[in-house]
Amino acid sequence: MTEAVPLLQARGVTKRFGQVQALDGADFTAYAGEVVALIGDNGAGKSSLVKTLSGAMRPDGGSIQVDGREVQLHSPQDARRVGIETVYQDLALAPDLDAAVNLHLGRELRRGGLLGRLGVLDRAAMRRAAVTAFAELGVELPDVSVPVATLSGGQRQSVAVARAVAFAHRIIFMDEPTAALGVVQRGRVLDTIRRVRDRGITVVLISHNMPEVLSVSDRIEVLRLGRRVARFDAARTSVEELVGAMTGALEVRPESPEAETPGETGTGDGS
Ligand SMILES: Nc1ncnc2c1ncn2[C@@H]1O[C@H](COP(=O)(O)OP(=O)(O)OP(=O)(O)O)[C@@H](O)[C@H]1O
Repeated sequence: MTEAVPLLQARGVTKRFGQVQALDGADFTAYAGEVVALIGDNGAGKSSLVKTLSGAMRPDGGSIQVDGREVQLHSPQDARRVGIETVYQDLALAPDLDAAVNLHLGRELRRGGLLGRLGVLDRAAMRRAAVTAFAELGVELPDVSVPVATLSGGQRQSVAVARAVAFAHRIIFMDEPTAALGVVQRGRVLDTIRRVRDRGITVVLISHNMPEVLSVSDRIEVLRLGRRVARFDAARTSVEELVGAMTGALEVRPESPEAETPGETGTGDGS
């Protein structure tokens, strides 16, 4: 993995809010076709980094590269253009609209001819496309034509994930996608994440749930006090080690092979 050009790379990203240095030279790397978890204690800078990488927030400094080329992400549209989508915890779904229409929000299918030019939607085509899209991701819904407000939390989250998949062609950021979900629903969303990865789309997962992180991720990157402090191969680490890196309790050896900023520390991640 070390030789591969990262799909997405952040180097030395800084962001200050008044007295708070939210990002203090943060690095981040995501490779094609992996689930990479971004973890850290409360206030470590995860959301700030994700907002920066998804074009929702301008950093004060640092650089972002896609396929090894520097990009400027001034807006979520800029991020979308290079294939980056984000699923936020506060789902951006329209509760009164059905799952099929929600899946197509922002790129609705219209009827042919004059009706289409008048803005009449092709609901039947959207439903057919939605049934296919949900089936491909293993999302089980009772009916794609009922308002999403009537669905369970897990089903709504799965609709949000499916929507991001429909837009994203390269990377999806998921900020706490299973927060507030029950065990069964949580498992379904994790299955969906695996299927997204199996379609070749990189998933960046932000989660506080360490067993979940270990079960679904290929790699894990740890932020502390606005900096990346460690990287792990999920198959070769443990909850204790992750918590140690997050809190600073764990002594991590200097990250030598992949050190991108002086002073960064890391651990045997094998990447
Ligand atoms: N808009 C803002 N205005 C002021 N301070 C902010 C803002 N956004 C973030 N911060 C501060 O920046 C620091 C990093 O916050 P951030 O939300 O990025 O961390 P996080 O790792 O996502 O935390 P959590 O896990 O609690 O969501 C925190 O101290 C936070 O209070």
